[in-house]
Amino acid sequence: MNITISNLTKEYGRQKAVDDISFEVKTGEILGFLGPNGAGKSTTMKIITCFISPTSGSVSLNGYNIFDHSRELRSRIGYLPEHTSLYTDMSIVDYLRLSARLQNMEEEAIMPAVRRMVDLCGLGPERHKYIGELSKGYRQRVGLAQALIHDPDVLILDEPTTGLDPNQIAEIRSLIKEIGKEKTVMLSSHILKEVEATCDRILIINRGRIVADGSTGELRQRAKGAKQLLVQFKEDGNEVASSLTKLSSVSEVHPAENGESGWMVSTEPGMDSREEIFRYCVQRGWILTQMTPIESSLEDIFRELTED
Ligand SMILES: Nc1ncnc2c1ncn2[C@@H]1O[C@H](COP(=O)(O)OP(=O)(O)OP(=O)(O)O)[C@@H](O)[C@H]1O
Repeated sequence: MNITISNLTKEYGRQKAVDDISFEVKTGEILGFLGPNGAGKSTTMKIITCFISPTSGSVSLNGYNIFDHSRELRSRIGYLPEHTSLYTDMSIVDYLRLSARLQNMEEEAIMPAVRRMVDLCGLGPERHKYIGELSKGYRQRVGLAQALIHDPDVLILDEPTTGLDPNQIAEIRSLIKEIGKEKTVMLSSHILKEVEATCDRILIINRGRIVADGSTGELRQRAKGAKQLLVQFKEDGNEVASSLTKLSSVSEVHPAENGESGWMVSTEPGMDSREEIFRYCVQRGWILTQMTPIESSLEDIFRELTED
């Protein structure tokens, strides 16, 4: 199912938590929703899952407005909220059974679905424990299991790996990737590496507005606007480096940081300066000892787009 968000705005009093955002998520796509604290991620996800209504704008699934068809469409959505309120005095199995009933599943389909979820989310050894007795990571798995139990087409996961240890994160990541092949998945996270490893596409939101939308590669390209090269010469000299700024494909040259020797050369947007630098050095008899493309990390991009 495709999710289409059009001009969505949510105001809390005078504050715009979500400010006129529009985007689409297609079937089979895993969209990572990134943003600093208070950016509007959870608010957007609560609107998509019909938990709160927007001030203006619309959300539709396969062209059907979710607020006009909320009864039918809610059963097609699985939602893991940021703060899952689980019944602590129920066992995992009883809680999942209840979740299935609340999704109006057929009675005979419930126990097979519960068993499937226990298996899929790795809950086997703990399945008869009360939820109140579970560790944080296992509670998160139960939250994921309740989001998936009715086999929804759309999965909205608000920080699904919070509280999980590195092994569990890897397991949940591969589970989401597997699920994402057939479903439409949107997940929020603060862990940039996590999003990079799990998602096909990344949307960055800041102060309620979308500031970036694309694949990790596209975001890297867009944020810097240009590639950077770490360049070293046999001759060390400011003169050699500064003369590179005369080249048409070079925009800036700075001394390298983080203990590296050499120079960081920024390329003009859309250009590749490697050949020009190489020929220029050959003409002058300068010896290049290194010329390495440097990619900006997702962290750099995130900071650049969301810092005040
Ligand atoms: N019920 C509410 N009443 C008033 N303001 C709210 C309410 N819910 C959220 N907000 C405000 O809306 C803004 C966006 O909050 P939201 O929870 O959507 O951000 P977020 O991106 O999910 O943040 P985080 O990463 O910290 O979970 C924040 O400034 C928050 O204080």
